[in-house]
Amino acid sequence: MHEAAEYCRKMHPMWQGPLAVPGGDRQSPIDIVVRKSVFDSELKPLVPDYDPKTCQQIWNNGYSFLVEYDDTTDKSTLKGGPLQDTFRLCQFHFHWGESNAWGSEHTVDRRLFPAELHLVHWNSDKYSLFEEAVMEDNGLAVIGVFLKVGKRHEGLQKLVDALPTIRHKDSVVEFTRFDPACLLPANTDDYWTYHGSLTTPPLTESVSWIVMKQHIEVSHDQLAVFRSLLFTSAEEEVQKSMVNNFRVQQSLCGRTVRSSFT
Ligand SMILES: NS(=O)(=O)c1cccc(F)c1
Ligand SMILES: [Zn+2]
Repeated sequence: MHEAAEYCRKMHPMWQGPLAVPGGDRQSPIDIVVRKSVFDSELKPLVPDYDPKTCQQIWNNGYSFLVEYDDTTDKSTLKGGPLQDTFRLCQFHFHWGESNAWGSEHTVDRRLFPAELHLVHWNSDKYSLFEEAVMEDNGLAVIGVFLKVGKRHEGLQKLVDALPTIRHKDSVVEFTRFDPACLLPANTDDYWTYHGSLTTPPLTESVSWIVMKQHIEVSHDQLAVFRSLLFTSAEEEVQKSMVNNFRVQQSLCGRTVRSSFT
């Protein structure tokens, strides 16, 4: 495990929690060992179909910031890829480090990225609420996208501009007409996929992970605004910067990571 990640785990109370659900053998995140992934020609292209009008609010939940979507209808969905059913977008959020040297949850051949985007969807063919789906083994599908520091991401800026209004834990503001498709890389056909878990409590093993091979680029300054958020609420005396909000890599426990590309 990357020494920085180990350092963060030791130093950060939030992540000294359970390293895995007791008996959990499909925990996330993991290190994706490229040469051990297995090409599966049955894997289809992803079909994300998002309606920006379903975007509702952005809030600081004390772990990350979440952009939440109206998931009472199938207006914003994900199909295809490794999925047999239709999955409804409910929220997206990020994980990042205090420095650009680390911050992602998944790694590729041990390579850490400065941040990682998670687009969270639940199986609306089988369940009627996210809260139900989160407990079932094929309940959720999460797309992971790595962020690298480079050119400014124009689509991200609207979100970055909203962050100072939700600096503290539990603050929420209206946030509308944001198309999360703008955060996907140009190539969404190349991905790795495996069965895993949520990376924060309740850590339930209900996730089909779809990790994009191609990253997106954001500017140094855009990522710096992520780090201006706070874990703490306005009332707390000691304010803590929201950084290193990632879980360390978990053991694969014999799982196979499939790839949609050779
Ligand atoms: N970080 S994550 O595994 O995408 C996640 C954690 C908790 C809840 C959720 F909907 C998604
Ligand atoms: Zn996440």
